[in-house]
Amino acid sequence: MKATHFGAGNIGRGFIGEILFLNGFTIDFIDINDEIIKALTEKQEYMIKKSGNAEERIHIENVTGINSRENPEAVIQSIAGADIITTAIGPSVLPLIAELIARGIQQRKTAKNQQPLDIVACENMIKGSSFLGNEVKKWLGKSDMAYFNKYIGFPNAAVDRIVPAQSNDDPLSVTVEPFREWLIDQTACKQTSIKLEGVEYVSSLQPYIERKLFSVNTGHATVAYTGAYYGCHTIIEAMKHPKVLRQLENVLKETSALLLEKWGFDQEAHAKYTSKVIERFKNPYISDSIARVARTPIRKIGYDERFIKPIRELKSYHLPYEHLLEVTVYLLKYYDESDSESVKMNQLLNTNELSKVIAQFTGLKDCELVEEIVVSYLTVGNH
Ligand SMILES: NC(=O)c1ccc[n+]([C@@H]2O[C@H](COP(=O)([O-])OP(=O)(O)OC[C@H]3O[C@@H](n4cnc5c(N)ncnc54)[C@H](O)[C@@H]3O)[C@@H](O)[C@H]2O)c1
Ligand SMILES: O=P(O)(O)OC[C@@H](O)[C@@H](O)[C@H](O)[C@H](O)CO
Repeated sequence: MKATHFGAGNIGRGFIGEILFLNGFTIDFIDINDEIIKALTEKQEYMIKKSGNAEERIHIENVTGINSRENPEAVIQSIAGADIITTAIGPSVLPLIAELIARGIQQRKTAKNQQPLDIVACENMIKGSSFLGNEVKKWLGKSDMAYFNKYIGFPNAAVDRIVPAQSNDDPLSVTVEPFREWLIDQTACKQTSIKLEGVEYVSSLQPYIERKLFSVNTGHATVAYTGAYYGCHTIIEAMKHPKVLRQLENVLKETSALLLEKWGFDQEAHAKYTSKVIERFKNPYISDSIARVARTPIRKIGYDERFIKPIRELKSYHLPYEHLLEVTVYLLKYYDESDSESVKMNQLLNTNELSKVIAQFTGLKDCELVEEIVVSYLTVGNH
């Protein structure tokens, strides 16, 4: 069995690679980072270190790398022979790999390959695989569509494991937290004979992806932006700051109220879920930077993302969202000169009418809500 995986970065090597390897797949990692690709091609193996109260090492083998910029034909061949395709490259990069995937699908069609193929986007994004599917379609012709619709699935997924930026001497080895959760929408799978051990197949993904995004990721981003506001540089440092911890607890109370109201999660089970999230952020054995968790703030303030979606839904349920609103302002005040989105956000905020820029970033048509953010922005001081 062979997997083609796009994105040999932190979660790609540190989680998706683990599950695919443990299920007996050989893996072609596709990336544009030459150092990683060269190392994968030469070594064909790497180490995952799970760091928690106990330490566990997993030796991953049967892997190789392909640089998609230098060798697109090899990527197309890999897709043509793959039993599963996965991605972990970041939502904004998905459109950039769509053409290669489309060409791989056309190759399968030309070869009369009748094996169904699922393409699973493992990104922090609602309906990431569906989005990728629509991008791939743009590169296909009318004559490809019958084959595409019959054999190619884009099941949505939610993946959860904290994998910080790595600073090991070996560019391939990766330190991860022990916790892992990977859910796939089984109703959209075309290849029903593949059931990955370590993956939970669910018949309705939306409640779970929202639970993950609005607990783990809203919470994580809360720690990062509030922590940055109070001068912290790492997640651990921020978690030790009483104001950051209180902010996290308050934000999780708000998103929990939404998740319970909207999806009917069991209150007790959900409280356990959020306590576990807080405990994971306190893991002293992994070192995560605020810069990584706060990265790409324009994406994170988007309409369907971790702050604006819960805020607008809480508003529609007449439930409180003041702490989410406050963190949204910390996000807007966040600045990292090495993050191009942060630089752009800062530039636009300083040179344009505030309400227009906020409406543009958030996609909000609700002028009242935009105004609330503006007022809060002007009220919260620069720290
Ligand atoms: N790290 C985590 O804790 C974590 C957990 C769950 C989900 N995610 C999600 O997984 C995705 C990847 O996150 P990450 O932390 O692994 O990021 P990362 O930066 O470590 O990895 C992304 C990889 O994609 C590669 N890439 C960029 N453009 C490419 C292209 N055009 N073609 C092929 N490869 C390309 C990069 O070189 C990099 O190796 C994001 O959507 C993130 O939200 C991350
Ligand atoms: O990957 P992002 O930029 O969407 O979010 C940063 C972190 O919150 C995220 O990577 C978490 O570590 C991960 O989602 C945990 O499962």
